[in-house]
Amino acid sequence: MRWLSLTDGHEVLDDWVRTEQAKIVHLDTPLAGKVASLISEGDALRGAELAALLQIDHLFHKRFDECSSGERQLVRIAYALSKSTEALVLIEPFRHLDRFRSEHLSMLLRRLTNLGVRIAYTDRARERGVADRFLVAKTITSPHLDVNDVSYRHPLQASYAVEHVSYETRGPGLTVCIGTNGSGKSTLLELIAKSVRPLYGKVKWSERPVYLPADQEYGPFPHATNRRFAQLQAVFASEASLLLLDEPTVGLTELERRDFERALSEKAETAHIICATHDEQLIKTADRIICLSNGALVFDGDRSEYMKRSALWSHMSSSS
Ligand SMILES: Nc1ncnc2c1ncn2[C@@H]1O[C@H](COP(=O)(O)OP(=O)(O)OP(=O)(O)O)[C@@H](O)[C@H]1O
Repeated sequence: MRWLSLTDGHEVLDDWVRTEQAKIVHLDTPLAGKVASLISEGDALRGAELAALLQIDHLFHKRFDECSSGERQLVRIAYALSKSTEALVLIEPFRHLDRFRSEHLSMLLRRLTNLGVRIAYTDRARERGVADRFLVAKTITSPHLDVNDVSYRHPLQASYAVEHVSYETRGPGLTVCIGTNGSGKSTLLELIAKSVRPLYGKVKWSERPVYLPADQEYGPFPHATNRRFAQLQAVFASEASLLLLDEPTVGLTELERRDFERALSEKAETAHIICATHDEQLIKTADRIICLSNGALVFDGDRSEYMKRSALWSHMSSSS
């Protein structure tokens, strides 16, 4: 399994594709239909094994467009891998995945490599990139948010994506919202942004928040990244007192991420920011952590308390 750096532009990738006669898998095409039919379209047994390894068998009854960002990514990967090929390049396969799904994907790709499939992948998070600076505007108004016992079920779904969640703030700071793929993070941000109305409960804020949804556009090449960078720049330039950012660091290079963290901390001195993320580095900069599991809030407290209580987090940070 080989990581293809994009520092030298398309050349390295093109060379590898040519010499290995590899198929490029972009993972950005929207798929249509039921997850079960997509994954078993080719060899049904292979599809079932891939789904088990990627932990997506519980999505079989869903349509592709009813999945969360990470769930879609996993379905796309399973769909691509279910069509046997001898050599392939996966474009940004680890985006949107929680830590456990990422580990499973690495394991699966290693297994396929051992079986003789030649696999390469791109990963912008591993690229150094160029240092661009975000400009941060100060917020003057003070944030005021009350999320009171909200519950939401997506149309035609049997279970709640967010259930009995409350969250309150009266001051600036950075809250990082974590939880595995499908745990309800994006839905909670949509509820706070009032993009969707809760079935039960209420959201109140004093000033309309700035809401940046998760980026569904892919591709390792510069145009897509500049777009994300520009969106983040607009967020930092805003004077809103409440900012809702869904997976803001997806697709950023190392240097862009570093400056993003600096800008985030600076902005959090005057505004209240809620970031939904799988990016463990952001946990380190958070004042407050909230953790969702199956739509329920299972933790809400400050970072030091989270680090004390989360055996998994301490294990991960000591091993990294
Ligand atoms: N448009 C939709 N229609 C039906 N169900 C949906 C829809 N969007 C999300 N869901 C479901 O709601 C649940 C929560 O999804 P949500 O996108 O909030 O999770 P998430 O924590 O943001 O996941 P990820 O980390 O993958 O982005 C999941 O079970 C998901 O399958």
